[in-house]
Amino acid sequence: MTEIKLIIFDLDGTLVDSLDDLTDATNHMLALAGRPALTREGVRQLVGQGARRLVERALINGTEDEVEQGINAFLTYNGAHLADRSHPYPGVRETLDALQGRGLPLALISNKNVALCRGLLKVLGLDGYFAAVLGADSLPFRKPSPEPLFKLLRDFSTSPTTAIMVGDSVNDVAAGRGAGVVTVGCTYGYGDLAELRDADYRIDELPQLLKLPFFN
Ligand SMILES: O=C(O)COP(=O)(O)O
Ligand SMILES: [Mg+2]
Repeated sequence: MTEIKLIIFDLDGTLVDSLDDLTDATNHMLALAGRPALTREGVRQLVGQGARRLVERALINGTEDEVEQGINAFLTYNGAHLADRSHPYPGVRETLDALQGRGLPLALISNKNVALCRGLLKVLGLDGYFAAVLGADSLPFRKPSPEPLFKLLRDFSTSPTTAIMVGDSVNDVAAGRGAGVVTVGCTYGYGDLAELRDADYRIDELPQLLKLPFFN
């Protein structure tokens, strides 16, 4: 079994259950636009491709102006309420500690803006774990593009076969497969189970990562 040298995590739906705060930010934005609120489940289906895509999809048939104002409202609100109701999933800290204890570099690639990623990691006390953090606005490309992964593979001088991408959505699996890394799908996140069918492995809670063959 190959030795793993770099572990790349997604953020929302993988390390942090942020859906309640994303729902609040979405409904704040919708209220300002004079639109009806969405349920948590409704917002779940919009998460995964970054704030712009979420706002565009929430503002059905919205004009360009409405979408631009909506993105500002969403990002401002979310920035001020990053973790009012968000928390790491069970076993996240313990799993990150265990991986770090083995001397493995941990990195993060999210489709959330990088300032929001850093802010969320900091308020939850998870910022110390990651040697690199890439957000939606860090590069011209975002997941499902493999480019953010290629950048980290270059930065960490790691070959694809010795890296893993851990995420909850089809974008994570597609980006990971596109880069040729091992993919792990988190079934407890926001993606539908079918979205994770192409992942090499699926886990129902993060600590199961440590039980996968390449860590044993
Ligand atoms: O905020 C989003 O839409 C997605 O964020 P993620 O890539 O960390 O899951
Ligand atoms: Mg995610």
